[in-house]
Amino acid sequence: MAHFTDIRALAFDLDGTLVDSAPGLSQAIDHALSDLQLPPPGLALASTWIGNGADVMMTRALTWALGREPHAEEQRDARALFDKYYAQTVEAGSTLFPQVVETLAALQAKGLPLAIVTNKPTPFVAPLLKSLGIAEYFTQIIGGDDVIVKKPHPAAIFLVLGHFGVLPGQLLFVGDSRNDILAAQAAGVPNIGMTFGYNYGEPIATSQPDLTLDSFDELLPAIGL
Ligand SMILES: O=C(O)COP(=O)(O)O
Ligand SMILES: [Mg+2]
Repeated sequence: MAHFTDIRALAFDLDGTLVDSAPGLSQAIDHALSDLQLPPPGLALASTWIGNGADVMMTRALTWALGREPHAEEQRDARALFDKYYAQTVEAGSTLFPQVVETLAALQAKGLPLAIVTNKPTPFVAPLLKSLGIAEYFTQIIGGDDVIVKKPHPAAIFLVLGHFGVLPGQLLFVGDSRNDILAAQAAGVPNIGMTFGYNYGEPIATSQPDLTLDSFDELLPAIGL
């Protein structure tokens, strides 16, 4: 059973946890692949490729479209096109999941420091948080380019522990994908898997988070706040 008895700080994954960002990501992938004379995969497929950062996402998209692994040059071109188009689709193509603002506000009001730990390319993170009106809640924001190794490696979670000065058992990590749960587990950090995210189209329960939740409504009661 989960031990959420001494939570003093929280870290949140972004895509699929706080933000339904798949529409904007999918539009950018479709534009990028169309420019390369490849078929656009659309939202349902693209949603299963989110979670390991933009390079891996574009590798998955190209592998699907080409029927083979992409060459380094194809990969580079596709990623550059993705970045160009995503700058145009990220804001309109992203919405907060229900009860996110209320939950962040309640946690902040209780004096708990909050962090973002995302594999999303760093340049997109702060503008997106700002456009969604939630930037002010976070005192630490770690994007995919801010660590040498992305989740599932726990490097970013260790940065949060150091920054907030809390022990592993005092941080709660909330995510939507296998990566998030693996990273938290590797750092010895209590974790919750939200069931409405992407997780490669698989149930998050498979990764055995300490707890799964279907809605942010349930988060504060679950940790006794
Ligand atoms: O950009 C991605 O692939 C995923 O980002 P996330 O770590 O916030 O889920
Ligand atoms: Mg995610």
